[in-house]
Parts: sequence; C-alpha cells; structure tokens
Amino acid sequence: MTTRLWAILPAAGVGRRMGSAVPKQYLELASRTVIEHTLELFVDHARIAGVVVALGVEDGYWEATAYATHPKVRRAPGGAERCHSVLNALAALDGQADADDWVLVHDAARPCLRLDDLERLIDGLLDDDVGGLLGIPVRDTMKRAGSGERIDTTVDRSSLWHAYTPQMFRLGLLRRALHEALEAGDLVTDDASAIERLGLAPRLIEGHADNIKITRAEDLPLAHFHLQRQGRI
Ligand SMILES: Nc1ccn([C@@H]2O[C@H](COP(=O)(O)OP(=O)(O)OP(=O)(O)O)[C@@H](O)[C@H]2O)c(=O)n1
Ligand SMILES: C[C@](O)(CO)[C@H](O)COP(=O)(O)O
Repeated sequence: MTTRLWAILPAAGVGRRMGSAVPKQYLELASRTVIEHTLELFVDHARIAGVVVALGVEDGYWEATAYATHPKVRRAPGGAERCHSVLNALAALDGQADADDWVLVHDAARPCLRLDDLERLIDGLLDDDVGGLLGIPVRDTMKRAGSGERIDTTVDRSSLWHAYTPQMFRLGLLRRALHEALEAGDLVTDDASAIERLGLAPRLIEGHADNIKITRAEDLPLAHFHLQRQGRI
C-alpha cells in the first residue's frame, strides 16, 4: 500500500485572545471565512487523501461553510486543548488510514500558508525517519522576562525558530506521542513537542513568515494583506 497523506485541521478553539463574539476561524476574510481559506489548499491538493477538521462541540458555524458536505472533508469532535483535538482527529481516520501514513497538522487559524511551502514540507519529509514542521528563524533579539516585566536575561537567538504549521508526522508515531504526553499531564501546545518527548528530533523546514496564526484582532487585516500579496484574493 502506498503511503498516503492526510490533513488534520484543529479548529475547535474559542479565540479568547481575539476577543470576538465569533470564533476566529469563522471570521470573515475577503468574503470567505478564515477556515475556508485554510481548507482550500488541502482539499484541492491532489496528494492529500482526505481532511479531518476538529470542531468544537458547540460549533454552530461549520454547516454554513462551503466545505461542510465536501466528500474529502470529515469532522471530529474537538477537545479541551489543541492536543486533545488533534488526537480526536487522528481517531477519525481509524479504518481508513494506516499507521505509516503521514498526517499534516495545520492550524485552521493559519489561512496564509503558501502552496510552495506545503510542497517543500512534504517533499522534504517524505523519506524522513521522524517528520518535522515549517518554521522561521527568529529575527529579533530575544529577552527572557524576570519579575515586574524587567529583563532577566538576553537569550542567544542564533538557533531559535518560530514553530509554525503544518507539522508532519507518521500517524502511528504522532498518536503514540500525544497519548504519552497527555498521560504525563503534558498539554503540549504543538505536535512536535509530543514527538520531542519521545527523544526524537523533528526537522525544521524554513517557510515564509506570512504563514501567520490569526491570534489577536490586529492579525486579521494582516492576513488580508498577505493573501492579497499572494494574489489569492
Ligand atoms: N481546544 C482547542 C484549542 C485550539 N484549537 C485550534 O488550534 C489552533 C491554534 O490554537 P489557538 O491559536 O490557540 O486558537 P484558540 O485556542 O482559539 O485561541 P485562544 O488561545 O486565544 O483562545 C486553532 O486553529 C484552534 O482552533 C483546537 O482545535 N482545539
Ligand atoms: C501549533 C502552533 O501554532 C505552533 O506555533 C502553536 O503552538 C499553537 O499555540 P496556541 O496557543 O494553540 O495558539
């Protein structure tokens, strides 16, 4: 059986830091929702066998999206944290995906992912023993804060990267890694952290800095700008 690739979109967050009444993945971005922009790249990608979106149990927005009934997209119940949502989405592939298949976990809140970055990630990791993720090297001087928002120390930035998504790992390995992290009470904030807990070293693949995560209100117009510059809106 040839190894297949599946996309996992954690989309069950409430967007506290965004401070909007509507969860940020459903905010309007150039006449479509954020999640529809994010989904398009994966649904239209010939190498992606299927997409699982992890949705909040109270999600009342998904059914109105253009992908609610798309044959390539299925849903899974989100969880309390992102790591729970990802684990639930992996379980939704039971019976269809194999343990050696690749899963690409990508935040629904990152609509500006470029096709060439996605291709570079896939091509760069298909023969990798561990897997990896997109990221960018840190550009600013980094400070570690002490008490009272005073600088405790300046951190050597020469080997620091921002971790982005997609993060790409074999389904069986990621499932085991997340289970072990949760059993240890470690609510890992990204998928690579779970893999690192196993003593493995995911590969960092440099992408574009415009693959931003919409987190705060000021990120939405920035995402609009990036999509416009990419010629996608
Ligand atoms: N329990 C959760 C929490 C987050 N996510 C998803 O994980 C991605 C990254 O999470 P984040 O940016 O933190 O989103 P929120 O948790 O919604 O934001 P906040 O922390 O501000 O509430 C988002 O696509 C979000 O929908 C998820 O699927 N399940
Ligand atoms: C997965 C992630 O986007 C990598 O930077 C990040 O860890 C998500 O963190 P959040 O707190 O759930 O936004």
